[in-house]
Amino acid sequence: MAAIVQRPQLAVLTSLPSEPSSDDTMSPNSLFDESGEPSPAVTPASITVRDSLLPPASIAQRTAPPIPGLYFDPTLRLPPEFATSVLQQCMATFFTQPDANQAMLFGRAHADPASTSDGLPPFLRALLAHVDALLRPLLPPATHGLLFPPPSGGPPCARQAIVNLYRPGEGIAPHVDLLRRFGDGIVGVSLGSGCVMNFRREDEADADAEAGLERTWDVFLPEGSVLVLSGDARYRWTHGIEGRVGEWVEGEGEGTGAQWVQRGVRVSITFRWLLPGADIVGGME
Ligand SMILES: O=C(O)CCC(=O)C(=O)O
Ligand SMILES: [Fe+2]
Repeated sequence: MAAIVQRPQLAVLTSLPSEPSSDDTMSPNSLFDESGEPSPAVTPASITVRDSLLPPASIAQRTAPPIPGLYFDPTLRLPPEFATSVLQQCMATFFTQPDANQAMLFGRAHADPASTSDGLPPFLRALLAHVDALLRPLLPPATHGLLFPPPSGGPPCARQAIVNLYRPGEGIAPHVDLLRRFGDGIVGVSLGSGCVMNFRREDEADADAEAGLERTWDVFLPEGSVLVLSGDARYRWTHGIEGRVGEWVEGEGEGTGAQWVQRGVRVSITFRWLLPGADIVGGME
């Protein structure tokens, strides 16, 4: 991994304000470029400050937040050699140009399970198989079946794999994955570096306030971890990543203080179901 990515070694410089501004809470549709995909974007730099030297404004948690339909277990990780191999193949396949930061691939609907190819490269098929096995004991069977339906009962949809590359300081604006393009059941992995993902619930502010429910959670996704979004987590909460070079994260052991965790180059791979007709250009919004 160190052979592939350059991690910043020295001073930690980032831009102010380090807290999310109200501009972060934008309408999901405004986030998408012509391809209909949110692209990782750099937060514009203005004043720089040694963020790691400031007292933490917010400290991300390492455990799963109580968001219905979100599944995350910080101890569940891809084996490091396997994760490194997938990362290397992503870098060599999709990110050889210096400014490349996103690749989209499609797995055919109704692929013959005996076939050696469904449109996704073998290393992404291997990743899916690994994630399938890792998640089987963790997820409720209905949620596991949403992500990995049995070959005979597969939905009439194609799988999309989107591979995003984030350099330190880059993030992705808060969004809900396009409702008319993608179905329920989204699974993503973090490779090369961890980052904090911010979850926000956008609707029913009054009801939540009355019930004393939290509407914002900042969760550290470590390198090699797996995240599942389904149900409310997929449809009613936004997810996003602030453009930072590092962040404060709660300590790993009981009684340990918050730690500054610097970001390296992170590659995420997200698998989603394309809804029927969603692959037809112009037929979406
Ligand atoms: O980088 C990630 O983990 C999230 C990517 C994402 O939300 C998206 O591509 O829609
Ligand atoms: Fe997303």
